[in-house]
Amino acid sequence: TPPRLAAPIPPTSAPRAHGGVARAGALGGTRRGRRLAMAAADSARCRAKREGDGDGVIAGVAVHGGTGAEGEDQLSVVMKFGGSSVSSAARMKEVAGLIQAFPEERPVVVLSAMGKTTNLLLLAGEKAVGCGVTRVSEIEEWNMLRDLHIKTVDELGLPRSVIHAKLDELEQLLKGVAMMKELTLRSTDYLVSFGECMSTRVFAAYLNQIGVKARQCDAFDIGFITTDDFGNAEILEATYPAVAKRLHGDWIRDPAIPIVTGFLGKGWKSGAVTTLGRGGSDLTATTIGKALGLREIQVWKDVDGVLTCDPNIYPNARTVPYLTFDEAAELAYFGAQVLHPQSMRPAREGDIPVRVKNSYNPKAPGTLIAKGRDMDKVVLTSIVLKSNVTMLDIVSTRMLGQFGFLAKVFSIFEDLGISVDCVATSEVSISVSLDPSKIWSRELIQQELDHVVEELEKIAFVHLLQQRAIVSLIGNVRKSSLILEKAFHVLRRIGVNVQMISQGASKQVNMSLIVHDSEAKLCVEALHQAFFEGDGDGDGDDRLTAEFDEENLRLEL
Ligand SMILES: Nc1ncnc2c1ncn2[C@@H]1O[C@H](COP(=O)(O)OP(=O)(O)O)[C@@H](O)[C@H]1O
Ligand SMILES: N[C@@H](CC(=O)OP(=O)(O)O)C(=O)O
Repeated sequence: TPPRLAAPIPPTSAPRAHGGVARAGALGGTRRGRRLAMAAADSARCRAKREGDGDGVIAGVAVHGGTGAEGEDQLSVVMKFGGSSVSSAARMKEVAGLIQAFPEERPVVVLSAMGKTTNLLLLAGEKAVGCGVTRVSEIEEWNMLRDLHIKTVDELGLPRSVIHAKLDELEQLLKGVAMMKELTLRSTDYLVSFGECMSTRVFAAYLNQIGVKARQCDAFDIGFITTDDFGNAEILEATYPAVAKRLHGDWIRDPAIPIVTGFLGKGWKSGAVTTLGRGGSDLTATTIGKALGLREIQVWKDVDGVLTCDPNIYPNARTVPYLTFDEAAELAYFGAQVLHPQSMRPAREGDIPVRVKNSYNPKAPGTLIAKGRDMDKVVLTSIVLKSNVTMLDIVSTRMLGQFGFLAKVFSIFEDLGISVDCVATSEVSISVSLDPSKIWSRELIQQELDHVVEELEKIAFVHLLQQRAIVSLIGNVRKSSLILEKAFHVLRRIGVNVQMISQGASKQVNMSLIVHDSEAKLCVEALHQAFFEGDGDGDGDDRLTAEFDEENLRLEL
């Protein structure tokens, strides 16, 4: 029997029909635009109708197992498969099986590069800079990724011509880098784009071979328009109508499953290939979901959904069944690798539910991310750890009673293009944590830090504290005292001193505790046990979403 995707759906008050109408407005005033707008509005009406049908829908969220009321001329869901889901021929066959298991779906498929291809491309590029043209063919990472793609094509029974042109082009590019002895951000983006360009070509060819009509699409050719910030480009508004027009138009003209490259776009000024930041295929998926007003966005990973913490840090992590867009965004922003930090924005704006699923375990219900959920019993949702964080303590007595001091400090960060994560202030000092993880070169990080300290020292005393970690507690704002009380009880028990605290005042809560890197893993383990594993004695008395009540806490303390 095919795996069932539908999970129990949480109550939500989100009305769904108006989202489609708003999207329809965004599709523009041309005749074709109006037709697309009407199609989007129809789709919204279908969704509204399904909400009353009861099958797979509870209180306003459409899910699999619906009536299939959308017209045949509509693409219906996005299915995004990450690198781990398409890391080999066997995995690609499994993914093709998943697509075939839902013949009623008309998915847009988004793929990442196979396995660790992006990392291999980055390393190959770095080595090419220093190795000389004649030695490019000896670069280990280049050989690894070439062999992986050829082996995959062979094992899928495809002709090698599917991949040859791209591999040749890639080798030429590496030789070009070796000749120039430099790799700019722009050429790095072009280099890493080969990963997604190859995986989608291989997979589309395989689907066609097994009789599932598919069409390979390069995101930079179908309307993904971005800023020219190579390595971390932002998707521009014009992308939505352009992508909707292209994908919908192609589908109407000649229905075939689009297999779209994740992670990539086209810089609006340069016209060059850009990338959306590491893990950016999630963002590609949600952008397509919003552009077409689809019913659901599925992101298929190698874990059973969003978990209560990173399973690599603490293997007892549990699946979080439901999340709001805000919780998911906060979690991603504070370092949970499972979702791209920007990816929730289009889903939230389009009000399209996102389902995080495991391609290795499709029967697991996964995590459903939607606009609202019943927060009454929720205390803590997830613990996120961000390591290798730098803290700056900026002290100045001139701050006392002064205005404009904070502005001066932050304008220095702005001028140097440095992003600040957490902030805490007292009368005479500001503590901030900086996130260097988006910058790929280590040398640059140190240079940048030196520079920012130098600038800040012109107006204050500065202490640079490195090897710190942010432990973020994502949970229910209305239970913040309970969360803090319990968290500090745990941290005191294990003898950890918190060096800085920062708490947001938004709908959801993110309490960030800064500790020394060397203690961070221990903190996550102890906090996880206390919040998610019952009474903390590890006896398996698990309460999935840490739905403790105050009474319970009192007993424990
Ligand atoms: N809170 C979390 N929940 C789930 N996975 C997490 C979490 N934090 C970190 N991870 C890691 O994220 C990985 C999945 O994200 P990613 O590697 O980007 O997937 P993909 O490449 O399949 O898109 C998991 O294998 C897991 O190791
Ligand atoms: N391949 C890119 C983009 C991406 O989204 O990958 P994944 O889905 O495997 O995290 C990366 O490694 O960053």
